[in-house]
Amino acid sequence: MQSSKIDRIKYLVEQLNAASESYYAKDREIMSNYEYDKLYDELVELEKETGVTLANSPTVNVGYEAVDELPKERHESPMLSLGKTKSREELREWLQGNPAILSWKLDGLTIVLTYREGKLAKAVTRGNGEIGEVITNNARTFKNLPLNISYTGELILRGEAVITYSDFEKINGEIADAEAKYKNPRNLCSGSVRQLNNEITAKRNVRFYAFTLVKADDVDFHDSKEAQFAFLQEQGFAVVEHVAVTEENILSVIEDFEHKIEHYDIPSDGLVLTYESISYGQSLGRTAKFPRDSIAFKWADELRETTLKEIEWSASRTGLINPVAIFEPVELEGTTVSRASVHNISILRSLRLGIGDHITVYKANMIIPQIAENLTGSDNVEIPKVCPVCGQPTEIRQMNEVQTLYCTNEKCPAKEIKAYTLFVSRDALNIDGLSEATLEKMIDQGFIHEYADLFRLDRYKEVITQMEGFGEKSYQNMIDSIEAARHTTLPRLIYGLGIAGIGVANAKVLCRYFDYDLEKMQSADTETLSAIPGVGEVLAGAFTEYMSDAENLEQIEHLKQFLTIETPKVDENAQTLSGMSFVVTGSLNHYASRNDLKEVIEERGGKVTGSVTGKTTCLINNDITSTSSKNKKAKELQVPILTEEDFLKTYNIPYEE
Ligand SMILES: NC(=O)c1ccc[n+]([C@@H]2O[C@H](COP(=O)([O-])OP(=O)(O)OC[C@H]3O[C@@H](n4cnc5c(N)ncnc54)[C@H](O)[C@@H]3O)[C@@H](O)[C@H]2O)c1
Ligand SMILES: [Zn+2]
Repeated sequence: MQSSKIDRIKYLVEQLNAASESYYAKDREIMSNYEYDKLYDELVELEKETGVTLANSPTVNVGYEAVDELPKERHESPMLSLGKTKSREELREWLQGNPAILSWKLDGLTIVLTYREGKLAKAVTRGNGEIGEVITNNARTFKNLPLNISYTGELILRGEAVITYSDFEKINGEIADAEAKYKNPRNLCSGSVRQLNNEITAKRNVRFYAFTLVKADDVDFHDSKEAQFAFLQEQGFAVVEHVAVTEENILSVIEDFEHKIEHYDIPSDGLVLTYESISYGQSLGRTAKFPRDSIAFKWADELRETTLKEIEWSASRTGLINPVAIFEPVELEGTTVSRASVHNISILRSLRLGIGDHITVYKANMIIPQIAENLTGSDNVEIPKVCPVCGQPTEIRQMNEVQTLYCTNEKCPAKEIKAYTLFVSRDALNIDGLSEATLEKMIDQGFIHEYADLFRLDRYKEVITQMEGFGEKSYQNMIDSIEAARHTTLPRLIYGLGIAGIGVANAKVLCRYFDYDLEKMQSADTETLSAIPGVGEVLAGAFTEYMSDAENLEQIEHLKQFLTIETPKVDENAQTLSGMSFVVTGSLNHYASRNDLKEVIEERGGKVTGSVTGKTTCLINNDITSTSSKNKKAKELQVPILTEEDFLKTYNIPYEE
């Protein structure tokens, strides 16, 4: 009995370590977090029962050893993982009457920063907890990191590098090579931070949120974690959003976080509770893997059992064909869900999916529907030998441990449809009323062979108005929208062409560099292009290749007959707020943090200060009836108090409703 348990232990250690290597070192996943945690818990139980813990067991090791070419460095003090619970009650009991701080557990890549003489001296990843990778130059490109601070002693702090969900959508959409696409913001962030070339990091909008101050020897924090946060903020760091809690209010604060997570743009995978008293926390010491001053809370996944109806194979512009599970609809965290991405062939196989199987589903981090377990495991899903869109042969490609399915047809219409979808999308030509499904129908009918055909759709008025889902009115709306799109800008056009790697940001950079002169741009050589800051060789290569293809050039020529390309008159970052001074307080809806809004104001020449004075232009606070000291002061001095939205409207700052 004991020996079979030891065999199981060995097996689990091997499986979990292989998963961790993919997860941490290769930014890819070969099993779901749910499955990982389940196997992990089984291992913990077996180790307890048998009294055997292998040296390489994940229960006593953190992360995974760095494997790539970045330089390594040993941490001064080991970086640990965190003990975890899913029970709110346990979290409350853990306080033992002590005050504490509850914050988001951010889901990115943990980094330690060292500042000396007021300058960023070093940035190192967590790595395996003892040895991390040195990524100082990459950290310098983080969007919100202060490179100079006023404190001149040695400051060491830890925090999480993250990419917001909205940036993730944008950036991942711009990665042309399907194999290089990322599954979630955590993977993208890890891949972006651990680059050899910081030009790439710079484009990924990585942000840093501090959560622990390790060292600032000559500052007296009065034994308070909260005071450390305040100090870090004064130095210009964004700190993780946190709330002071006691036994009395912790359950309701958890609920507040629970409501907020639905719309929170910063990825998180739970909460972290830390004692407010620094000395008390330290007095508790640590286990091999966990410090005792903090504990992590994972959202208990609301699991639902349902039946797998089919696997839909979803083809994309890049040739990738991904499995999507379609199941009997179930109610999860307040919404009805009926589909979940299975991500790739490896995960499909490890779940042993079969049509009619009983599966359990949940929302990972309360957001993304996922399959937790397959209770039947009939393993009868066939991997299509041909592309669902074009019928040409598919092929399974293997990268690291992950297998993915591709359409081999260069001219696959899936690629074509997606190309048009990009062309009409909001940041490109911005044509409403042309959904992917509509485009597909029109391509099927032979109305669209090239981009310019979109502007000639009125030739088919008769047929289109007869099409299912189309009436006179929706036809007219579409035509109006097409007409409006003829007035456009060069960055929109360049982005809309879908050149590998040229996203919204790069398109703008290129256009600005060439003074919005399309011809100049088209005749630029790779050398000139790659010398443009932020462009680099790969993009330069893709661009010149695209522009040297006769068919592409012809498409652009035809398009030009329909377009009026305007040169942007106003600089997007015109200094419209110069000379103005703002105070921001309370929580925000359109920005992840007050610091983000501060950046936007500063980009436009405005100032953000900490207190309301007679010079303050306005106080921005979503709770305008609040009786906080800032609100009182503003009323006293007759400084207007605006909600975030009123502020954005008043000062013409674009935002999404
Ligand atoms: N899918 C897979 O194959 C796979 C493989 C390995 C690990 N995992 C996942 O990773 C988890 C273990 O991960 P881990 O050990 O990297 O981290 P963890 O989940 O133990 O989290 C602890 C870390 O979170 C960071 N953190 C973020 N916000 C923080 C805050 N506000 N305060 C303090 N610390 C904060 C710190 O670096 C801390 O060390 C597993 O439970 C599993 O879900 C998945
Ligand atoms: Zn195909």
